[in-house]
This record gives sequence, structure tokens and C-alpha cells, in this order.
Amino acid sequence: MTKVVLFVIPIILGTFYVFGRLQRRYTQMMQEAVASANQIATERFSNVRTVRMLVAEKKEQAAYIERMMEIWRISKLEGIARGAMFGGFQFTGYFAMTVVLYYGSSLIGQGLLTYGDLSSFCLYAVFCATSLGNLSNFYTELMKGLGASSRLFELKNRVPAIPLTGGIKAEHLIGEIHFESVAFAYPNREESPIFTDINLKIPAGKITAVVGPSGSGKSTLAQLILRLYDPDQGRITVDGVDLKEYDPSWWRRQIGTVSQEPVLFSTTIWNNIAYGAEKAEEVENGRVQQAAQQSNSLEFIHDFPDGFQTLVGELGSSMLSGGQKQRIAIARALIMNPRILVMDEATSALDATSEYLVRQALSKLLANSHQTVLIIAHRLSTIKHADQIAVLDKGTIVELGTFEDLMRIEDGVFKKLVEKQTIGWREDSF
Ligand SMILES: Nc1ncnc2c1ncn2[C@@H]1O[C@H](COP(=O)(O)OP(=O)(O)OP(=O)(O)O)[C@@H](O)[C@H]1O
Repeated sequence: MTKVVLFVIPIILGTFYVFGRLQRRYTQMMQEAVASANQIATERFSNVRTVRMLVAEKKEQAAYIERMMEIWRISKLEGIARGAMFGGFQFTGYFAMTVVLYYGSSLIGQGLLTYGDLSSFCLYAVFCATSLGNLSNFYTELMKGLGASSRLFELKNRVPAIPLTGGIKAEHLIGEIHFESVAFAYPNREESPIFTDINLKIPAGKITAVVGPSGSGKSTLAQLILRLYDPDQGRITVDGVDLKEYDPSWWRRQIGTVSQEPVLFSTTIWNNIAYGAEKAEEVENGRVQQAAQQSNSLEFIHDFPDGFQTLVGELGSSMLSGGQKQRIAIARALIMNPRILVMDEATSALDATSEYLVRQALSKLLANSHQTVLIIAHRLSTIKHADQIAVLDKGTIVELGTFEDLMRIEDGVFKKLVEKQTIGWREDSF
């Protein structure tokens, strides 16, 4: 009888093992499916106006249902596996018990076993089976936990390619940036390099405008300056020292950035502007007001009933126009009076009046600027303020000089951009 019981134990343990692994896999699959469904829901709900404008409600509904069906499919697989395990477990247990009872009765018939021995054997076997059942629950929960946490640990153990801190913090930054034979491709598109050989000196305290056809890598240039990526070849130096030697967080704090489509957080205008400072709670009220003034925002902020305490961002973004957002982002970049300014000029989402006000803010800023400024420029009005213009095309700087220098190049890329009105299409309104 003991042999019968010992024979079924490996079968039960084998079932546990197989099901445990399945459970782990299904938990991972379920996590991915739920994350994907949530991603769709969050993205589409936060852009519900675009969905409505493109009459894509049905399409989005179908896409969400598809993700839900995937969750349903995985749940069914998990249910079938769980059912098969418990079914198999029960079947093996009852089968073993039947064999024990049958064999035990025949032994009783032969006078080799008493009723008492058989009942106590059965009782112990049931105790063992119940404990094994409890163990199986524990094991499947453990496997579920392992499946769920493995992705978490994977993320936790990831080491960023560029550390957050560590390196030189220069006391007197002059702010001259030099690209020396820089080649770069985004890590997820190594086969199509953005830059093959960039050589560019961005002089300290001067305004450098970068222009070029759409997709030529103007924003990428700004990302390399911010050290969001490192070049694959060549190097970027700041005041003659390789950028990699500086403390990345310290370096980014020296730079005020305004991106093409700035993001505001779901909090007050005051907090959004002060966010640019290292310790937002220590920023003086006067400094916030000054940054708002410099960016042409003060007037419209005062027009709101709650002034600087007006809620913006995800919760209240509808209250701000594209141009107002852009001007708040300029104020946020200016709050710490950064040594270097990197600006990606807005090309979209601005109506003529907002655009005019943003350009006026930028022009005022650039005209009085003593900072090193790199501006990704789309308009003549901005470009004309520049001390030098770098023209990006096909992975390299093809032309460099002042506006007049570049307009003198026959068949030049810059001249063509101006003539095709890719640059400066609203110059007259300024
Ligand atoms: N994170 C990324 N991963 C992979 N490729 C990217 C990434 N960001 C941009 N690219 C690609 O790099 C190229 C250059 O993009 P970038 O945004 O620097 O161009 P741009 O000159 O600023 O364009 P635009 O004037 O239209 O804003 C484009 O082909 C773009 O598709």
C-alpha cells in the first residue's frame, strides 16, 4: 500500500511543477496584456478630442475590446490549466485511494491486515493528501508572485546608460560647446544614423540658430547637448572638457530648455514655473514674477481670476492656449537664470496672436541675452537675431555663417529653405 502511495507522489509533484511554471508564464502574459489595455485606454482618453475629431470612437472601441479579449483568452488558459491540475490531482488521489482500499480489503480477506490498520493507513494518507493540496496552493501563489515580480526586478536592476550623478561640477562655467566629429544613431535605430560627422562650435554668450529640413536632426542635436544620449563616435566638449566628465544632473541644471510642445504638470502656474528651480519651495515670489514677465506671460496670468494659483496641466490644460503654454515653459526655463538656453521653436499649435506673443518674448530675451543660446529656429525673425546659423542636412553641418553669408551661397541649402518659405513663413506678421 505504501508503494502505491509512493508511486503517486512523483506524479502529483510533477503536476505541481508543470502547473507552477505555467502559472508563472500566464501571470507575466496577463501583466503585459493588462498594461497594453491600460495604455490604450489612457492614451485615447487623454486625447479624446483627437479621437472625436477623427470620428475614431468605434475603431478605438474595437482596439480596446481586442485587448480585453486577449485578457479573457489568457484567463481562460489559466483556468483550464488550474482545472487540469486540480482535476489531475484529485483523480490521482482518488485513484490511489481506490487501489489502497481494494488491495487493503483483499489483504483483510487473507487475514494479513486488520480493519484498524487499513483505516489508520487511509486516515494518514488523507492527511498527507490534504497537506499536499495546501502546499500546491502555496506553490501556485509563489509562482504567481514570481511571475509578477520578475518584470519589476528586471526594471529595478536596469543600470541607466548615463548615470544621474557623478563627475565634475565646474565652479565657473563659460559655456562654450564644441561638437567634434560626432556620429550618432538612436539605440533603437542603429541602422539609420542621424549624424555621421558633426563639427560645430557653439560660442559662449552668443546665439546659434540651427536650421535644416524636417527630420534632419535638429532636436537630436539639443538632446545630445542635454546628454540624454551619448555620441557613438567623436565627442562633445564644454569649455574644452568632455561632456562625459561633468556631473549629468549638474550639467542639465545649467541649461534652460523649452521644447516644441512643452508639457505642463497638473498643478498651479506658480508651481509649474518654479519647477525649473533646484529647490522649488525656496524660490522667491519676485523671481517667479520676473520669469513670467520675461516670457510675456504676466499679463495673461493676471487676467485669470486665480492668477498664479490657476490650475493647469492634465486637469486644467484646456484653460491655456498653445502659446500660453509655450510662454509658461519659457518662464520655467528662465527661473534659474541658466548659463545656457536650448530652445526648440514651436511650429505648431499656435494661432497667429499667440505665435506673435511667443516670438516677441523670445526676441526680447535673445536681444538682451548674455547666455549661450542654441535655438532650433523656423523663422527669419529668430534667425536674424543669431550670431551664427548652422545648417543641418544629411547627418552633417553643411553650411555655417551669418544670415548674409548663407544667403550669398548660390544653390545653398539655407537659401533654398528661405526661398521655399520653409523658414520665415510669417515674418511679415512680426
Ligand atoms: N527617440 C527616437 N528614437 C528613434 N528615432 C528617433 C527618435 N527621435 C527622433 N528620431 C528620428 O530621428 C530623426 C531626426 O529627428 P529630429 O526630431 O531630431 O528632427 P528635426 O530636424 O528636429 O525635425 P523637425 O524639424 O520636424 O522637428 C527623425 O528621422 C526621427 O524619426
